[in-house]
Amino acid sequence: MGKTLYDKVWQTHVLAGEEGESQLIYIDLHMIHEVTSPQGFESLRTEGRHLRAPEKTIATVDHNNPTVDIWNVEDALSRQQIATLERNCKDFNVELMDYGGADQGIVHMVGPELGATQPGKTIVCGDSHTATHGAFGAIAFGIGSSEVEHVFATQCLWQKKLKTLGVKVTGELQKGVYSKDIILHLIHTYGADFGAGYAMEFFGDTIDNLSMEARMTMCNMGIEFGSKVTMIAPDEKTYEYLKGRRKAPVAFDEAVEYWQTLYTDEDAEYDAYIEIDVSDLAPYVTWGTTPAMGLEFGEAFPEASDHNIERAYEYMELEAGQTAEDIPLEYVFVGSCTNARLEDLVEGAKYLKGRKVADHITAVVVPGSRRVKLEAEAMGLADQYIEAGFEWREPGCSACISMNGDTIPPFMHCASTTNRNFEGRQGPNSRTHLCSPAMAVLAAVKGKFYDTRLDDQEVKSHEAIYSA
Ligand SMILES: CC(C)[C@H](C(=O)O)[C@@H](O)C(=O)O
Ligand code: SF4
Repeated sequence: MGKTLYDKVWQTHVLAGEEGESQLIYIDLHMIHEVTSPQGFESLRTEGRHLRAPEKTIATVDHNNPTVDIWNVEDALSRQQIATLERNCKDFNVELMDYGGADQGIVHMVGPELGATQPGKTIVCGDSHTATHGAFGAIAFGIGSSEVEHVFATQCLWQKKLKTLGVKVTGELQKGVYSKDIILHLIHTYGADFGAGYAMEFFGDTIDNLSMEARMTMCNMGIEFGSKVTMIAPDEKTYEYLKGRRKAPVAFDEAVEYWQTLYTDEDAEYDAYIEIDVSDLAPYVTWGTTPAMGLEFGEAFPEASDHNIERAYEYMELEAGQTAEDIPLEYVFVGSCTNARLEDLVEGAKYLKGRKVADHITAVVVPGSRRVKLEAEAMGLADQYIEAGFEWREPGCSACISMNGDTIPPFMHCASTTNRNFEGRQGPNSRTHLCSPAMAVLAAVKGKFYDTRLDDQEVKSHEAIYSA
């Protein structure tokens, strides 16, 4: 019987142990940030140990840095975590992306941008959204602090092989519908735990047609579907993306030859399998307090049939029967490792069309990395956002997690391009509505959620009138 992509990558990394039990696997890349690495470093220090493979470890500050003035870190704990990472990287010989430098950004942006994220690798990070890197055909997953220490000391990890879940996605997306909508749709349809215990693989013509950025958005949210590992087989787009990047393989053509073997064989079988057609998929907006509490645009919010829904309505101050258009938006946040890549900002800007942010809306763009920020500035994108009335910030996790001074004010409804809408996620009593960057930007200029598909049609018919 053939092998799945996950089987193939797993197999080449097993050092010890029997299948069905915990196995020791080799880790090719360990990404670290300031929040979950201090404990591991401290233990090494106490035990007088070194890092087993400092050259396979890369570090960046992302969660704690402010985005208005990165040099003015007001919060004492944030200052301490940043300083601690700097000291640890120095002491243990780990490459830290310069604070404020071109390579700094959210950890899940930095790996791909450097070309350190590669097909066939095993990649870990003390961060739950590590499967983002799986978009390149890597086995990438989040680990806990004690595991961070284990990888520091040994460059290996004991893990039980997961079952596999194949997710075939077919059909052409309508204009105004994005990969964010696909993943929100999957989570809504099958539930936030559906992927638990599985390594999930996305494939199908829709996935083939997605850019690397759009694929990363889907893998990023795999964990919100329950899957610790999410993968997409590498293809020409993957190689093209990686070519020429600083940490891409020197013998690039040879690497590509190997990468070309990384796909699920025709006769391989997944332990579980689902198939969706997205041709008629509408854009998504979440109304509740889990990523599963979302709906296609225009659909009425459900009856409060259980305690969770009741509680969500109470927290969000919304009710059954309303639609996304009824949400009293006051804030728009474009940012995070889910949707703050260059393509996201380009796509969002298409909806600005010379319009202004509505008077009652505060709108902020936080690029996911400094590279994205610089590129967007060079392209004139930043000016478009600023002229429309958006704030244009320094890169970082920002209000995705609100550990850094950036919060959504209490009780405000925020259209957010992030991945989590839990109670208080973006600040105490903040109300998060997950959506695509296009949806968020359009909401900013319209003053409320508006169907991204219709906006295009409106403009098209407008153009038709004037060109007639
Ligand atoms: C702070 C960090 C450990 C956390 C994670 O694990 O994902 C954060 O990045 C998040 O998105 O909630
Ligand atoms: S941007 Fe948000 S989801 Fe991504 S790593 Fe930072 S806090 Fe976590």
